[in-house]
Amino acid sequence: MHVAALDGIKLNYREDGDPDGVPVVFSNSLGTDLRLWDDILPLLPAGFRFIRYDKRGHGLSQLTKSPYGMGTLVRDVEMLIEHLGLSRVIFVGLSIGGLIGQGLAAKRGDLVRALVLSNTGAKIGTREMWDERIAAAEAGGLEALADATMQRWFSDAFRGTDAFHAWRNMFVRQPMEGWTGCGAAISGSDFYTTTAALELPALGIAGSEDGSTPPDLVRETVDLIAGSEFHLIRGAGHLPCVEEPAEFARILSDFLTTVTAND
Ligand SMILES: O=C(O)CC1=CCC(=O)O1
Repeated sequence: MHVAALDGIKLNYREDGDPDGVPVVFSNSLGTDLRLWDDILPLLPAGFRFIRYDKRGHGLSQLTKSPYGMGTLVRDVEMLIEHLGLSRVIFVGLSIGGLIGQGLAAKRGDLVRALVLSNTGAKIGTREMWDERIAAAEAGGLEALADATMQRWFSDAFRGTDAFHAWRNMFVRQPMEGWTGCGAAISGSDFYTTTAALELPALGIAGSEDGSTPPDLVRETVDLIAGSEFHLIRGAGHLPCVEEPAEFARILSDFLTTVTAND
């Protein structure tokens, strides 16, 4: 575990893999921390440096006052990448992490050599939908949103497992203001135009049971990028790296190997 003291924010991050390898940066979804990637990292190939971080207001990173703008979340990871002296990272973003990846690739094409968009969209939901969820969280805390959120996050089968309870705990223990801050950032984001202008290798991953960012949204988003690939993981919800880590890791490993084949 490390803390990067950046301009206006202290971000918690963690490194795994080969310190001299090709950098791969992971960005988590709303209401999760960097443990999101625990099950897939041991399954990924050698020769890569894996960096994962907690967004502001999430995990062990600093909590700042809500609301946040998407530009702030993009700037945070841009500063982290620069702080680590990296360039041309492979960026893997899930849900809001995928929005952050699209924003970073549009702003700093020099920092992103390839993009993995898991369970995300060029735009996620509507402003009204996020305003309602933020109001419900402010009135009743994240517990008020937990059951509906878990329905969107996980398949019926996974919600019957013991592991499910740990993920529900992660969500309800998330600082409310970090969640509402990032929810506001999502509500104001629409990357259709800028993502359609990206020229880089891209991979989309969707879950057939995803109630937050359904497969059609993920496919439509990666289809904006010429030459992109799309994979559907059957039986998984919004977090296929949790529900189907072996399949997720296989798809991601193939992409990492292809992208770096000519290095
Ligand atoms: O709460 C949800 O539905 C899941 C979600 C939407 C954006 C994100 O990052 O997670």
